[in-house]
Amino acid sequence: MITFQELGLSKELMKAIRRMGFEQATPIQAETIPLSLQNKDVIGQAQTGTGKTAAFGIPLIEKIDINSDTIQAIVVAPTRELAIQVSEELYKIGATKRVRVLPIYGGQDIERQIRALKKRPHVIVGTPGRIIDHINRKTLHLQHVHTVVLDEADEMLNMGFIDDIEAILSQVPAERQTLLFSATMPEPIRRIAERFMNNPHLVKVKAKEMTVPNIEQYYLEIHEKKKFDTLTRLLDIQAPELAIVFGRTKRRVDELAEALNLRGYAAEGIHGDLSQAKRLSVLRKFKEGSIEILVATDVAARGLDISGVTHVYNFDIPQDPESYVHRIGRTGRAGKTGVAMTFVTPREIGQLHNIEKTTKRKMERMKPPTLDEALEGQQRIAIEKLLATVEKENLSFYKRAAEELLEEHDSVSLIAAAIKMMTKEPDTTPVKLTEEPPLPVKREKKRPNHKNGKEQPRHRQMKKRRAVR
Ligand SMILES: Nc1ncnc2c1ncn2[C@@H]1O[C@H](COP(=O)(O)OP(=O)(O)OP(=O)(O)O)[C@@H](O)[C@H]1O
Ligand SMILES: [Mg+2]
Repeated sequence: MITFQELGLSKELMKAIRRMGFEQATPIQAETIPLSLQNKDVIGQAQTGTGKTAAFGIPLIEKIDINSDTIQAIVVAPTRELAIQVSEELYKIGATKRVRVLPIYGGQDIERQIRALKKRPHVIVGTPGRIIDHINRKTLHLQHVHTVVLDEADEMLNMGFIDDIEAILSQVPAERQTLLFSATMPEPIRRIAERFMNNPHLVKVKAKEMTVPNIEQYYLEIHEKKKFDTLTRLLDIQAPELAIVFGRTKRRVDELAEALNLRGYAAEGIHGDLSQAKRLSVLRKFKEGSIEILVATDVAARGLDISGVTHVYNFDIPQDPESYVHRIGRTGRAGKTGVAMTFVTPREIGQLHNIEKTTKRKMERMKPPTLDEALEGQQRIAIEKLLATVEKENLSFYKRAAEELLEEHDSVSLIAAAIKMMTKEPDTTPVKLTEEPPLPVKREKKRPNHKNGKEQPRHRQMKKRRAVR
């Protein structure tokens, strides 16, 4: 274990890092921060939730010259939510140093961004499309940039952003430092990436498995029509604090969110067809806990760091192993534990094995729970609440009523009634979900339309491999 002190960081950064509650550097941070500080190009691959943001963020902020009013670093991320999150983390790292960090992303008023750009930020964090938009409008000048970071680089290249990335890089001086980070870095992508890097150091944190060990991984083999009842039973039994349910398409996400609400769960959906304001408000409500289930397409699979996500449910099996790794990585972050459940229909078993082969980790098989097990689960939750109330609440106001009741009724019946009233009995309200055929697994499939809620690449001759969602 290495402390940040040993990495030779400035006092200002040490103060900010301490304030963020970080004590020791994570392995990817310990390995890449020294290289980055020496201006080396780095491809950093480490498991989800292991602090890759600070791994590039700390040296990036350290190298900012606060006395210069130029944009010195730019971070590119595949989704708007991720761009916002990364800019918030960089802002925190640079807070004592007073580094100005600005997020720019699609769906936000461009005039407002132009005004913000005039306030001379030092660091820009953005999505590819919007960055190019500003370059074309001449509202963003990158000739003083010395550091470029591609967060979730493999995803941006998969999505066909290669030309956009090259267009952005062509605006940055050639003697820049380029950093690439992701939990997954498939070989072909790495080769493409090396094209715009200078002798990159490949830092791959040694781990037997691609996923973190603190995520328990299960799969359930079930028929399509049984999926929804199984999901609600699992929710009743497992009682997640916050859960993300991933669905295959946008329609699926909308229908699942509605169906969950019908059965009494606080759920909302997030996908690329929603307005940016709606996307942000759903995410905010989820972080605050006013909704407990976020139903999402893969738009929420990459990079998002939401504390309190204890469970991830793959209602539909992810289309490829990388997507699986990122989806389940929304839980079990920063050393916390998490649970991931993947639903597999009999014809998708091959895909499951393919995922296991890539991640080098077997998922444990779980039987779909019965209605009785769901009821038991809910009853257990009611009892836990009851006991917590006995321990924590002041009950003096209620004790008289309790004593009076006990004069007339036996205590067992009274407590049983109280538990029954508090137990959310499994709801079997019928719901309707449109059948969504499995997506093609083939990698180099062309897609006519790119509707997964991420940015739209400008050039369309790319190797897309995800279907419409
Ligand atoms: N050194 C540290 N000590 C404690 N917590 C840390 C440290 N570094 C990062 N964290 C916290 O760990 C969490 C995960 O970090 P981060 O989002 O950077 O992970 P990541 O590796 O980028 O994951 P993903 O692959 O999903 O994008 C964040 O909440 C972050 O604040
Ligand atoms: Mg990340």
